[in-house]
Amino acid sequence: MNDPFIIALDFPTEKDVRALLQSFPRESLFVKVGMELYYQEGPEIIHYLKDQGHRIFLDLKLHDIPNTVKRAMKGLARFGVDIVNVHAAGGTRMMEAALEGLEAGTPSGTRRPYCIAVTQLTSTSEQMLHRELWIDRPMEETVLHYAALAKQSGLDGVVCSAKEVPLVRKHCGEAFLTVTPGIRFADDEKSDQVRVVTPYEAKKLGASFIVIGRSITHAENPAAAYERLQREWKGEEKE
Ligand SMILES: O=c1ccn([C@@H]2O[C@H](COP(=O)(O)O)[C@@H](O)[C@H]2O)c(=O)[nH]1
Repeated sequence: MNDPFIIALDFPTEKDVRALLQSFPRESLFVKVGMELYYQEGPEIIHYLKDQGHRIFLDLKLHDIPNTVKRAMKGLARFGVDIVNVHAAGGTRMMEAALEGLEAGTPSGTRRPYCIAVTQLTSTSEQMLHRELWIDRPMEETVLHYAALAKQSGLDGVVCSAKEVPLVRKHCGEAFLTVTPGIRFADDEKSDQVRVVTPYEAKKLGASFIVIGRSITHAENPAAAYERLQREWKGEEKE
């Protein structure tokens, strides 16, 4: 998995997805299917994207009792996607169950999807962490604690802000994946994101993958925005 860019296909219909992908006619992309698209289009959208040769992060963020997560993951494993995820807040028993389900459901002769855990959503601020969620530790410490739980459970990596990547890599190792949403070009609106980083900063901080949605999908020219992303990542353009 060399390509570090994951495009969030946050659309309601396959028709919208087709319209966006027309901007990238010759490219095999790494795309993310989240709740909006999956809940409306179902497994068909996964089959469609796979048939088109795209790699897929199925971002459903499972968070339930261990038995339910295990059985759900067993089903999802059959889709042959590249990455699935859970909320680390579900705890180690739930994360271990997720892996058991994936291993049981992965067809023989194929590789099981990577399983990663959301530490703290990139829309969560330090203030919200303390005042709303009643977590009294600093954000970085909290993210690291959840990452350590994910690693201890045998997961392959985490979702976090690129800001926390150096700490996670230091404690969980270089091979532990860091998948980082909250990516914005310097001149973009943050919108609902809080712990935001530019593509160039994310590269410098060592993110394994960056997840980028609206900065590409809502751009006037998505292909041009994607080229800008590639240039910034290479350091040819810093803002
Ligand atoms: O902590 C998280 C976990 C997941 N996401 C998802 O990533 C994309 C980001 O989209 P943008 O338009 O670039 O903000 C979106 O699908 C989220 O559900 C996240 O942002 N933060």
